[in-house]
Amino acid sequence: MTYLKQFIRKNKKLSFLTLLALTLQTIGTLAVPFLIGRLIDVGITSGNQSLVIKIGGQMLLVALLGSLSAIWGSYLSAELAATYGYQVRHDFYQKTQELSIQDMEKFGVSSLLTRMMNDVTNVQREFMMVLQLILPAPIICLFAVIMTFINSPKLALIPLTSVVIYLVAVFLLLKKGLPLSSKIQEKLDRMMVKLREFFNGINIIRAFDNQELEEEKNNQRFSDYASSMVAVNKIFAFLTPIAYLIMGIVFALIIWMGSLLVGQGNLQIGVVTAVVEYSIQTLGYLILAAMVVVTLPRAVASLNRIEAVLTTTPEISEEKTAVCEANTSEVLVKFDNVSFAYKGAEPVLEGISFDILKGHTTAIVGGTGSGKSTIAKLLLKLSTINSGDISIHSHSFNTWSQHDLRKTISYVPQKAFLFNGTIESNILMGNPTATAKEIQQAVKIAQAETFISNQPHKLQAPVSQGGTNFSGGQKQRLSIARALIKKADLYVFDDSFSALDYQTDANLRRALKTEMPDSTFLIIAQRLSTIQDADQIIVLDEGRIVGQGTHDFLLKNNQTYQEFAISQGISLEGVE
Ligand SMILES: Nc1ncnc2c1ncn2[C@@H]1O[C@H](COP(=O)(O)OP(=O)(O)OP(=O)(O)O)[C@@H](O)[C@H]1O
Repeated sequence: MTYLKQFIRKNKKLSFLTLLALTLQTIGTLAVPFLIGRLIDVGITSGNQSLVIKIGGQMLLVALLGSLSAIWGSYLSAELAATYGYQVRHDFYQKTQELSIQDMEKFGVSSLLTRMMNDVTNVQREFMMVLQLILPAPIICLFAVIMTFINSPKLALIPLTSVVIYLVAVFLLLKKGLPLSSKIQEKLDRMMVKLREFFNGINIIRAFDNQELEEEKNNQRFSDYASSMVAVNKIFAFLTPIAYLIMGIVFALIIWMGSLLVGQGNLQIGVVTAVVEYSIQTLGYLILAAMVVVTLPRAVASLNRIEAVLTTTPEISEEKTAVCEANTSEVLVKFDNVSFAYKGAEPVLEGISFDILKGHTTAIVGGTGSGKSTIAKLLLKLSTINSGDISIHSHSFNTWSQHDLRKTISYVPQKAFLFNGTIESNILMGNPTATAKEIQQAVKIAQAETFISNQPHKLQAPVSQGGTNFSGGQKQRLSIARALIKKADLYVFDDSFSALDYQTDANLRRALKTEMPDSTFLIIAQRLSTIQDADQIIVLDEGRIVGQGTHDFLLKNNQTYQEFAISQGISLEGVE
């Protein structure tokens, strides 16, 4: 509820006006039966024509004002709900930018999507319904009962008893239905996880001819969700019939008792009419409120799920204590005895120390799972280290904000990813203000010139979601071009040349050297041919540095490196 309270405080004026409009609507609703009673008892009974016209006019005015307030109230509550939806999605988006890999994994991508879309829509819809249907209900009930008491304490007992009976019924049904309905969002989450996996892996499922097995798994989740919905709806299906039953009994009793009292001369006919009207309103609002109350647990569950993300304290501290600027030191990045473990797992990196010198190419090689990509992710401050320190431009990591840090680094991920749009829009993500010449230059270095010029629409060629209409090597080259167009102090390539053929790989490395001679590169690779020209090569084995030096030096002196070389067909003959 913390975020909701903050939102209301932030939108005080709109919240106040909405409440005002809804109060006016309520007053209008309550005034009509009162005037009907007066019209019958004071106007019609006395045969006073002008009084009838006057009260009729008052009724018309009250009804008109009530309707206008209702329209205004609906408009404002819709605006308030839409503003909530917009602001919460905006803050949600911002929050996900601050979260570490582990924070993100704690929620999961599917759950984050469901929270941002479905949960926000639930709360938004509930917001409107609570404002329009739940808030006025207790006021209307209270005033209707008071007005009925003023008119006839005896008759008032009938609607009062009916309200109590109805509320007890609602309470009992809610008690049974609440635990079930709050679980529905979790089931929706599980259904989304399975569906996402199904659509992402559809080619693999088809390749292994696993459609039936997957369909069965999906159907299980669908039916699990559906049966929960049916169970909840079955419970709450009783609410409306109970309300109508009570309403029927109340009318019959009021008219029966009212006729007796009128016959005895103890009550006027207008009062009976007013009491019937008040009872209709009371029960009518209670029926509507009960219908909304039924959806409340699900909305509260949604609200809690949204707030769980919004109130998460990011694992990565954003305490920026220094103005981090480039300096004259030769060292761009310093890893000083860094150790790191993913939450709840064994350490992935232990005692890592090395420097990345400005204008040099540093490479990291190592077997699968040795921790190479983790080093790149640490550099992007996507996780916090357990011990040691990383500094950039001689400023410790802790003093850099994520934003400033990411401005200094350009990154090509291991798995090339393209966004829906065009080739040009994807490249411009690296630098939205880049000129046509700069695009051309990046494309040229990334060895993407030929294949782009073979596209019918060249740079404007469409890219589908995830870049599925391009081959692995083409996606890698476009990801590289996107990274190169950014003006950065350090360019990190996380196994980004793996899908390139040997010739393209060699051409690209040559172009990097000749076209960007002063830039600093960190190249993570499995293929030794990709990194053999690097100024410094770091050899990783099970999260520890087991060798450091040039290709020739390592080939002569490092056993792990020699094993890599042999496994990749590089001859050790002649190496002493
Ligand atoms: N998000 C994560 N959560 C938990 N463990 C992880 C996570 N990412 C990687 N790991 C583990 O950390 C270790 C190092 O992974 P990393 O991706 O850094 O290796 P790598 O050297 O880049 O491997 P590869 O060459 O196969 O890409 C692996 O054992 C892996 O299982």
